[in-house]
Amino acid sequence: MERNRALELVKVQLTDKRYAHTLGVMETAVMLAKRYGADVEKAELAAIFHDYAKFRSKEEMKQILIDEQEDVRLLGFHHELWHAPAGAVLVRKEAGVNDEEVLSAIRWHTTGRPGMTLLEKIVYLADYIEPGRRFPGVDDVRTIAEQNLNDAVLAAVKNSILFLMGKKQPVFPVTMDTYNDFIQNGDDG
Ligand SMILES: Nc1ncnc2c1ncn2[C@@H]1O[C@H](COP(=O)(O)OP(=O)(O)O)[C@@H](O)[C@H]1O
Ligand SMILES: [Fe+2]
Repeated sequence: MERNRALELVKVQLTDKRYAHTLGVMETAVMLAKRYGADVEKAELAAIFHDYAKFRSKEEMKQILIDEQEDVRLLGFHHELWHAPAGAVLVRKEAGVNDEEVLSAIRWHTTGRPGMTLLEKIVYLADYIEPGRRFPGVDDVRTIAEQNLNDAVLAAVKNSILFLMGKKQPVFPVTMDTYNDFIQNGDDG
C-alpha cells in the first residue's frame, strides 16, 4: 500500500497527538530499516499502522482476542496490551494489509516476543525511541540504537519492565520471556 493511502486510513483512527507519534515512529522505523538492512517499505507500513486499534473500545478488542484465539493471558492484563494484537487483526480486515511480516510487527509492538524478527525489532524500537518520546533512559536507548539493534531492543525491554515494576504494575510474561531470550541468545535472539 502506498504511504499516503496508509496515513489517510490511520489518521481518522487516531487523535492528533497519537498521529504525530505515528509519524515519528514511521520516520524512525525507516531510518532503522536502512541502518539494519530491513525492508524499508514494510517497516514504514508496519509503523504507520502499529497503533491502528489504539482507540477501539475494550469490548471490541476483547471480542477480537477471543474470536481470533489470541493468547488468553492477555485478558488478565491491562487492556493497553490489547491494541497491538487487535490492531494486527483489524489492519488486515479493514485496511486489507495481508503481509504477515507487517502484521506480525504490529502484533508484537507492545510486548515484544522471544525470537523477534528484524522487522518486529525495528517497529518495537522505533515506537520506543521516536523523537516525541520523553522518558527516563530513552536517550541511552537512542544512542545504543545507533550501534546495535539487539542491544537497543534489550535496553528498551529492560527499561519497560523496570518502569512497570517501579509502579508496582504487573508485567506481561511474554515481555519477561523476551528479556530472557535476548540475554540467553544474544545476537541470535
Ligand atoms: N509487558 C507489559 N506488561 C504490562 N504492560 C505493558 C507491558 N509492555 C507495555 N505495557 C504497557 O502498555 C502500554 C502501551 O504500550 P505501547 O504500545 O508500547 O505504547 P503506546 O502507548 O505508544 O501504544 C504502556 O502504557 C505500557 O506501560
Ligand atoms: Fe502501541
